[in-house]
Amino acid sequence: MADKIKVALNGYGTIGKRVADAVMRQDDMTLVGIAKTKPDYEAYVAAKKGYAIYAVDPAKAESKFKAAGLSIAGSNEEMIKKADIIVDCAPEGIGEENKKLYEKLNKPAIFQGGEEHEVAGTSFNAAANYDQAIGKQFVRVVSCNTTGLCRLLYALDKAYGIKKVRATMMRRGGDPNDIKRGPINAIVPDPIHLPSHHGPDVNTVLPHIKIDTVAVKLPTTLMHMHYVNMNLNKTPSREDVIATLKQYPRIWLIPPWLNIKSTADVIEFGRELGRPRNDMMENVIWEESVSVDKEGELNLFQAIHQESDVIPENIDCIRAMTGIEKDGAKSMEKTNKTLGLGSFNPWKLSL
Ligand SMILES: NC(=O)C1=CN([C@@H]2O[C@H](COP(=O)(O)OP(=O)(O)OC[C@H]3O[C@@H](n4cnc5c(N)ncnc54)[C@H](OP(=O)(O)O)[C@@H]3O)[C@@H](O)[C@H]2O)C=CC1
Ligand SMILES: O=C(OP(=O)(O)O)[C@H](O)COP(=O)(O)O
Repeated sequence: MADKIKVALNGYGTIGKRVADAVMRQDDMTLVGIAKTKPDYEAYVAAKKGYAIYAVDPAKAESKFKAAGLSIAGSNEEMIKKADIIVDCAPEGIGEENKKLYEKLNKPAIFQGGEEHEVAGTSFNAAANYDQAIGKQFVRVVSCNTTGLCRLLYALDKAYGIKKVRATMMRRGGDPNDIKRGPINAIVPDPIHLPSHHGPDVNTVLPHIKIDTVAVKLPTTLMHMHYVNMNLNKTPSREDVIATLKQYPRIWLIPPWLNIKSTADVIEFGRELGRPRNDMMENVIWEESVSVDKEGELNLFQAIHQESDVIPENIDCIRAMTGIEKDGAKSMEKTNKTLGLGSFNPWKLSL
């Protein structure tokens, strides 16, 4: 096998720590290290896992890491120099700042969905446009909700052609550890001015899809929920649609007998399956919710685990940008296998 791709994680929070663990599971990648601004429990776990820790601003951070008993391997600039590719998982907007460093050091980098499309110039979803990332210096993996939409819309458009999509994103207020976020006791139209960013973001990956999106924020931390309505060019039966979606390992169709009634049950199912951090990286569609009328109008509910659905997409994006795998289907197959993702068959899931 060719040399392993050296990956650096600039930012090691909700997304960064999951990408780092996923990189460690790939036989064609190695982890150079992770970068943070400060020591905390996430840095402690990184150190326990044997990940090299680099400091974002060593002049400020070095003494803090030292006082915590955590040794740092150098600055994040030194980490970046050692890497073949950087996955930027810094907070929203900071990726754009960090781009200057990647340009200065002439390194390729992946940005996350908190950055604007223009920061990278190419936006990515593995099933939908793997080829467009091949050889690029900068690519953005679209946001968690947009990833969930792209997976679904790509599959249905390919099978039946989509005339028009209307989707409502019921967004979690914050991640489980995010104590400063809300709402606590409200439903917030976010944004009030339509559309939400998700429709235009879908179009950065699937430009020909006609789509309107709205979003509200809710007092929950576990998952997002989508209500998706669309008009198809063909009029498949609901059984056809279910069979089509079941071909995609990153889309799960949950049968009624599992008695999964809410996002809370989905996450509890992840715990029962022994998923690391109870991550549910697949779109979770309620089979019962799938309906198609005689005019080809389709409706369904899907739940999206915001903390983890973009992780396999980041791994595929690394392969595409570095060109170590030019066949998107092969990359996805490898990523799915290493991360334990597969078409939903409850009797084949490992515990
Ligand atoms: N959370 C989610 O649900 C999702 C987030 N995204 C996107 O992923 C990106 C990261 O979000 P998330 O993981 O939630 O963010 P977090 O706040 O959880 O983590 C951010 C990480 O970046 C580090 N950091 C802070 N400043 C810098 C810097 N200047 N350079 C490098 N690293 C820095 C932080 O270190 P320290 O803690 O030491 O300060 C922390 O490790 C955003 O673009 C977000 O929009 C996409 C999909 C879902
Ligand atoms: O990518 C996400 O959501 P999004 O697809 O609604 O932008 C993540 O859940 C981060 O959202 P946040 O901007 O509420 O932290």
